[in-house]
Amino acid sequence: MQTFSSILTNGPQHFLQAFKASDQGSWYDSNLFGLTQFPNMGWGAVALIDIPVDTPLFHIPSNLLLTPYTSRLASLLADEEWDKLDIGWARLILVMMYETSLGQKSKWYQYLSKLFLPCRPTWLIAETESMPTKFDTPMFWDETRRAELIGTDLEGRIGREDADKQYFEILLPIIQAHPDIFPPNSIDTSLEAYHLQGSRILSRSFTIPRSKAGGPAPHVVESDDSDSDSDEEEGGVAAMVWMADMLNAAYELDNARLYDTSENTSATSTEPWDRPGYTMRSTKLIKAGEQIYNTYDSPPNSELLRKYGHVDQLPLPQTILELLTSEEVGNHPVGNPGDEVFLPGDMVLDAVTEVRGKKKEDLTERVDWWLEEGYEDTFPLTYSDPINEDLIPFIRLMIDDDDWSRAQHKGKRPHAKMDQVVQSVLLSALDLRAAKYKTSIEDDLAIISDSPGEKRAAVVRLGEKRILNVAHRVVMTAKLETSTNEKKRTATDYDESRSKKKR
Ligand SMILES: C[S@@+](CC[C@H](N)C(=O)[O-])C[C@H]1O[C@@H](n2cnc3c(N)ncnc32)[C@H](O)[C@@H]1O
Repeated sequence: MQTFSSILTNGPQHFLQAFKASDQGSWYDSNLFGLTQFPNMGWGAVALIDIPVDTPLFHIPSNLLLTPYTSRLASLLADEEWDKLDIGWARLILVMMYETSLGQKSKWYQYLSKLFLPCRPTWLIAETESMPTKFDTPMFWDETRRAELIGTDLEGRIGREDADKQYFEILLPIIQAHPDIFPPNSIDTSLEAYHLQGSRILSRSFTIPRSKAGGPAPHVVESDDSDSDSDEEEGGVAAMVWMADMLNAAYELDNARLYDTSENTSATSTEPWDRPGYTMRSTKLIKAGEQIYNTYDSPPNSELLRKYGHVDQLPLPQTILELLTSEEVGNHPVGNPGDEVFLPGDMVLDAVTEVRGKKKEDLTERVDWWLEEGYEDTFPLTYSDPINEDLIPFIRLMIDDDDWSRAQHKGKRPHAKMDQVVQSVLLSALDLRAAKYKTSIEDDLAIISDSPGEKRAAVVRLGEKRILNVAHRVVMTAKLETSTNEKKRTATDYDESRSKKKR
């Protein structure tokens, strides 16, 4: 175990000093926390003393945020070029390439590349970066490794080809048109650099309102409603936030959060953490020696792997373990309690075809109605909600002509009533989803416990399959209601038999 003094001497002092010395209003309390390496997590922040709840830890002024609007780049390009870049993260990626290529002339030099290490007799350049220069996310995996993701929600979502296309079709023509801004053939504007900056954004950026990122003020939409003056519409934009991106995260372990200080600032406060910008504050008592965690919004392991390159493997709570069989738990009672698996609407339609014999193309109108009403046609299943609340109404809409007619005429979606047909469709859809994997739960558990190398894909697969199995059991044991059609059929039968008798 590291001692606090070793954290202070071995930690990235150059990074903390550069942050403090940036002389633009950044601030941190060096008595409260230090940066240190955590096993399999890289750098992270650790409390040096007990930190009470709601304590300011560090502050980043607005002008130090690295966003498409705080860099000079926009003013150097033609308006049409800047407009063309308004897609995904293209602007921020190009800004990060540009600021990197500026070297020491950039305000973010120390943040983006090599850092100055104060060291007698002179300043030396430390060979440590504050930013990762290598990623091991699926975006960088070869075909063999990507094959491990077959069946998971990640399959087909890596987007390497689309990303390459964006580089060649949008960024590169602009880069090549400005040799004065972007030195030709520079590594800083290469395809590799594009992926590196994109991955840094994916794993480290914060989404903040455009106007807080130095962008235009919100677009004000005049409302017809005389009681309300106006409605404000403002999109979010990705921003790189110095120091805040040194914090790790794990499912529901967050004990600090980043707060916008641009508006709530007390006019009388002269405290450095109250100036306009963003301040990280503790949200719980953090004991000395504990890691300071931010939140990444508790995504499932598939998303963690895609964006950050890691998976959460935490002890599963008893409430979840009780849902699993001993075969599913194996000797691995850990995972991500926030795990999730998607059941695509298309697969539900295949199940409807299988159970009811309805042709998929005959259901197009119903699916269109569903989407136009604003419902999703992909259904996330979780431990706490193994049968997504929209799933049964969607199935009923597909299988029941009365429900479809009511939806068309009254604009109401069907109730979430599970009868035998819905149950069969659900079970069939879950089976179709589970059949996508190439490995069994047993295989995944064996890989996780035996293989010293790559396990993350197996952890993702295992988490998804566990939820599919839980959902299967919930559907199997659900209390079935008699469908309206069945009730009607019974009444009609009775009526018919009465009328027959009368005859
Ligand atoms: C916002 S950065 C945090 C700082 C980072 N550890 C570093 O060394 O620069 C996010 C990255 O930290 C790592 N990370 C964060 N939380 C983690 C966790 N619970 N387990 C493993 N790695 C984690 C992942 O590599 C992720 O891409």
